[in-house]
Amino acid sequence: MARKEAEDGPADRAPHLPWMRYPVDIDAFSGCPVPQLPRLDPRLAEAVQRMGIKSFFPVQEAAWVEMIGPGAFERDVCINSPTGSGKTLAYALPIVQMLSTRKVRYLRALVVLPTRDLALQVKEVFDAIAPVVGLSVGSAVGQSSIADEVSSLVRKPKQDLYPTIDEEYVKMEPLTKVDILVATPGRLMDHINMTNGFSLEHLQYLIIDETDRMLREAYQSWLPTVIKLTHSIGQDHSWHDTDGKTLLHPLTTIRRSGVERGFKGKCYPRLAKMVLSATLTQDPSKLSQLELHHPLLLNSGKKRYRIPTKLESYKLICKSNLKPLSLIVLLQELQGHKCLVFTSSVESSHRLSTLLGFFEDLPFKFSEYSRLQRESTRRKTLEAFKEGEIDVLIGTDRMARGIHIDGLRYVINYDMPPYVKTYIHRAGRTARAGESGSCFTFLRKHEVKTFDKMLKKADNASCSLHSVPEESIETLCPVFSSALKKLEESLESEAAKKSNSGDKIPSGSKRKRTNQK
Ligand SMILES: Nc1ncnc2c1ncn2[C@@H]1O[C@H](COP(=O)(O)OP(=O)(O)OP(=O)(O)O)[C@@H](O)[C@H]1O
Repeated sequence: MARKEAEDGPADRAPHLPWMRYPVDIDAFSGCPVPQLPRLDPRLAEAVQRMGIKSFFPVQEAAWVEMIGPGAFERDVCINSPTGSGKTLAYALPIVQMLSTRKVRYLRALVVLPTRDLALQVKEVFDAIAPVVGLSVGSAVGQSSIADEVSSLVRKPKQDLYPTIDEEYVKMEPLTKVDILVATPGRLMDHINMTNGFSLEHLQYLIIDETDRMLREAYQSWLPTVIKLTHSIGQDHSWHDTDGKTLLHPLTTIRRSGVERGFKGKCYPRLAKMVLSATLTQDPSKLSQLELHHPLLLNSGKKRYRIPTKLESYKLICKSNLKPLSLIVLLQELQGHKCLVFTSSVESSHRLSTLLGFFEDLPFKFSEYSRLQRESTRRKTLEAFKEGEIDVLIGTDRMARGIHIDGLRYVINYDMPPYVKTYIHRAGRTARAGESGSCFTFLRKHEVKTFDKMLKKADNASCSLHSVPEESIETLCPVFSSALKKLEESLESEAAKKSNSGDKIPSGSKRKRTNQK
């Protein structure tokens, strides 16, 4: 329990950092119809409407006011707002509008996210709005080979083509092909370290989505590296004419002319930052890594965490040996809707999906989704789930962050989430964008108290008891014993194959796991 407190922090204690104690209340905004958002570029308004959006959500209006409205992005912005509340557009729209008047193409906005799936999802949002104002969006996520990625991000310097060209000109020549880059930390570092012409010198905006997760892992020190590369200490923005008179370099971007306080009178262009999460950390030591400039917190609700308004939470109490059967009965009950099942580990997901595979005639299609699978397998599985070809996806917390799947009605915690944050992100895959959804959590008797206490840390987290009919469980019992036997045999044979081949990927994950009912 002490560890849990360390991870989550006491829910109701006032934050240590004074600026976190006086947030802007996102709930004070009601959201507004697209045409009424002040100063929104008409081309962007049209693009947003083409996305099917009629009104902006409160978090989007609040962020707009701070970035484009009177706030003018003078302070770095931190957003703590529930899952599915529309945080992506809350940053994408102002960033695109702010860059829409740029004259020369430089990499000016960087969005960093923890996983490739999430980054590609965010890129889709930028792709829907940025081109209408002439901006180009790139991704550095490792979806394609590094060579393909490099050629999509930077041009070859003209000097490579015309060796006699003036060196001064070459230095000034912008090589980037993109204005906005959506990246995962690993690939970002690859480009920083190895890609000729890839530069963060002109970066004006840094967006860190899923911030608490991003700060938990160092990811090859990407954050200090980015901050260091964008500080202009020692960087000479000036040019000198033949008489030695100082001129401004004609192609230098003045990022933001704000002078950072406490910088001993030196003025350097400020990199404006925005950080977001549904469970934003309040830990000063973690937040200090961001070097935020007079940060302003935009927060939803009174408590530190909030569960989406239309999410219903249920708990199912059952003995561990009957858990697979209760799950099958529950899935039969929920049949006809997409459902995500979360387990505590990849091994547990693999075990569960293998076991379900030995039950014949299940009335739903299911599949495993695990980081141990090949990337291509995972992508196909997720696509099939999105398309409705698979009803149930079984996986781990890798699926819990940020992923949006249209029409996902149900989330099941097959294993109890260890922290309230984990619950929020798992459950938050449903009840998104104002839709309804339910989250079921399987508990053993002794876990109930801990679970109830954990949920109390979040706003709007009442949880009812749900039970599945015992007769339905009993009818499955005869198949269960033979399925368990087959499971043990299957796992043993996989382990034997693995030790023979020294293969780290379980052979089961290479097989097609989808039952073809
Ligand atoms: N103004 C809007 N009107 C209708 N739908 C919207 C609006 N803004 C965003 N959406 C939709 O809401 C869904 C959730 O948005 P988004 O993924 O940005 O949420 P989020 O707050 O980032 O969630 P998470 O914390 O889980 O990452 C998306 O499908 C998006 O298209």
